[in-house]
Amino acid sequence: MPQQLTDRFGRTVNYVRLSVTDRCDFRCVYCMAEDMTFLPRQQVLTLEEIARIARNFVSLGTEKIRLTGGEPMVRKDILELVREIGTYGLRDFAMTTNGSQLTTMAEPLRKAGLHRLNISLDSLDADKFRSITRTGKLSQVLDGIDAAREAGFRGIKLNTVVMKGRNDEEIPELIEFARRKQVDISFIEEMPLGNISEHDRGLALCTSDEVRTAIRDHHELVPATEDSGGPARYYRMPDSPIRVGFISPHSHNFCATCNRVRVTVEGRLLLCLGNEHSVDLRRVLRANPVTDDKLRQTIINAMDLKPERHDFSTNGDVQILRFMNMTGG
Ligand SMILES: Nc1nc2c(ncn2[C@@H]2O[C@H](COP(=O)(O)OP(=O)(O)OP(=O)(O)O)[C@@H](O)[C@H]2O)c(=O)[nH]1
Ligand SMILES: C[S@@+](CC[C@H](N)C(=O)[O-])C[C@H]1O[C@@H](n2cnc3c(N)ncnc32)[C@H](O)[C@@H]1O
Ligand code: SF4
Ligand code: SF4
Repeated sequence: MPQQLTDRFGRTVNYVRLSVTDRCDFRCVYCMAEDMTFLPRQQVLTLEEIARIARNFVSLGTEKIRLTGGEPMVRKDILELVREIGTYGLRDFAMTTNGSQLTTMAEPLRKAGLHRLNISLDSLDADKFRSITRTGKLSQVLDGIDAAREAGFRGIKLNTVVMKGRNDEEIPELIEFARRKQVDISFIEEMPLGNISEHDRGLALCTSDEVRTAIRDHHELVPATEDSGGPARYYRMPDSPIRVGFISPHSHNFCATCNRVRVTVEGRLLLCLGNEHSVDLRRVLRANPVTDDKLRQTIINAMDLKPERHDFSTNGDVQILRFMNMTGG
């Protein structure tokens, strides 16, 4: 039987999210502060180091890899990395992106072997989009979504973080947009990561149940039967092939079926998004001599540190000081 990673709670870990950069061309209010300090180059994993980590995870049963960041496309060697990981025979190879560079990058990414794209889109109003992303240009992202559709990805999903008073009124319109473009869409409950003030974050958490209520009068949704293998609970529309997902770490926590770990761009193997339990893979990678056996054994041992669930709270206390761009969501 091929090797598998399993944690203390009997969960199989076969999904790895690799953050390939902490940098980004946007400064979304729920993800970053206005002024951010990014990591110096020597602390960032090289392409070879990221690929080596990915390869060893695959030999330990990983079937799905997602590249994220920061914005993965601000990394200059991203296509080379995609091309390399694309040869590992993954069942699912995806990227989460803000879409700002897709007009030029969608086709090369698809040709390099990427299967699926998740594209963040919080508003269809150019001014609101700008105020949420601080630096983003809506038209660029909309063109990017079209370019991704033309490039022929196996799947495209939009991600919307819902914030009361900021974009919650646009929910039905965002679904209509997804339907027109024939792409899935997920609504995400905001998670309290990073030292972001309530003022910067905008307004309070909008729960998935509140989002469902906002949709009810506009669109009919029926629960989808298939298992997504991800955090979203999906619904289908009777008159459209698209799926509408809800990612609800607060109100419908999905930790019991957690199948994933993350590697930050500094090479920190993070066992849970909503906790600090981690192991330094970069130290192992940069030791002399480094062996794949040592790296794999470090990964296997790390599974014992995976916590049962996240430690997020909704009372405004920020417990996780690491910003979301370090983790990749
Ligand atoms: N709490 C928590 N949130 C997660 C987890 N995985 C993804 N998310 C959140 O879900 C949102 C969307 O994440 P994506 O990067 O699009 O990935 P995904 O939804 O797992 O992707 P699919 O492969 O399409 O299911 C982001 O805000 C993530 O932070 C997780 O394990 N725990
Ligand atoms: C950190 S971003 C990295 C990839 C890319 N830059 C993007 O925005 O898609 C990954 C996902 O995390 C989501 N995200 C960021 N901060 C979040 C927060 N505080 N709560 C919930 N989701 C968040 C983003 O909306 C995005 O869909
Ligand atoms: S959510 Fe993505 S696009 Fe927005 S600041 Fe964070 S990393 Fe950048
Ligand atoms: S919050 Fe942690 S335990 Fe829960 S699903 Fe996410 S990574 Fe897994």
